[in-house]
Amino acid sequence: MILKGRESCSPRFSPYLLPSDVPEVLTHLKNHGLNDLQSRMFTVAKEYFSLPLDEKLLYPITKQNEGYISLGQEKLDTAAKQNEAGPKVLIDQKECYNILKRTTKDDVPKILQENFALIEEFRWRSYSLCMQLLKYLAISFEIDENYFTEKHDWSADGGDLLRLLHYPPTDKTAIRAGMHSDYGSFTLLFQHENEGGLQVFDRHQNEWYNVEPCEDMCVVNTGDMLEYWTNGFVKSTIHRVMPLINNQDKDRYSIAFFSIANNHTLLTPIKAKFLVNGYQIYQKDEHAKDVFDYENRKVITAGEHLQMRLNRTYK
Ligand SMILES: O=C(O)CCC(=O)C(=O)O
Ligand SMILES: [Fe+2]
Repeated sequence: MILKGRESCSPRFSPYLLPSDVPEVLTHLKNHGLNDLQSRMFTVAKEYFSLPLDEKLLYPITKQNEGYISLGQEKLDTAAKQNEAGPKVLIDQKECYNILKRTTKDDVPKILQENFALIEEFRWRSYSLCMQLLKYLAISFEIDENYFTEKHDWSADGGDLLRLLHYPPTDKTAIRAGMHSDYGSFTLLFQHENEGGLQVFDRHQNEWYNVEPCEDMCVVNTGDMLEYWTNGFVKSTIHRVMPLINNQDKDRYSIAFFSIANNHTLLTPIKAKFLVNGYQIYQKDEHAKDVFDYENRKVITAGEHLQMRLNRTYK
């Protein structure tokens, strides 16, 4: 089920697509089996975000990356600078609630507590779907099919994250979520019909394109960890959320699940035959130089990488 850029497809990886040129691996995933849970999750998220701000602030974001992130607290595009032509407000115009894999019913606000069985199921099913994708990816690279999934052990320490997002009405002087790549391996993005704004950077055409939201499909992004493991062969998806003319004055909701490798996992490249033939030299990408500009990249663990990215993101 890996296809390039704009194409959508059925949920199957094709190993034959991998050895060709895969600039970024973004695709829509259909028949993922989460549709019903997804719409119930959106109802809960809307109810949660409609709470008064002081109630939401009772569960502020922690060092472990759990809890409420208020409007203006996160700046995903850490390199963004103001310029004449661009948006004037560079801090993300969004609020989020982060739920970790360790988060229990006792850790969350009442409205989430009341729906925790649903949240737990959604979190687990999203994780399982990512594990399936990681298996397909390993098979595509002709390495042990459990190679990646073993690095995502649910019972080990790690940053896997379910995130509820709300973008309040804004205008074109602001950005909703700045340009960034995700920090983990695969990300699943669940979106609402008619609530567009997600854009992906096409490195070949050097342009942004809109990812149309389809309620029965989720968007799959590749994250930094896959870029490290494949030595830059699979690129992490550079994306952002912009106010669009037809919806900037409306609320936008989305839900993301980030699969993230266990803290102790080293991000050293895999030994796959495709990578030996021509991909052993990692090329830093122009649009990701802030993201990948780390010294001693090869000894970084997933936990260190995550912490570094989080430190840069929060104001
Ligand atoms: O809201 C979206 O569609 C994207 C959110 C996102 O990219 C993120 O939280 O990392
Ligand atoms: Fe993202």
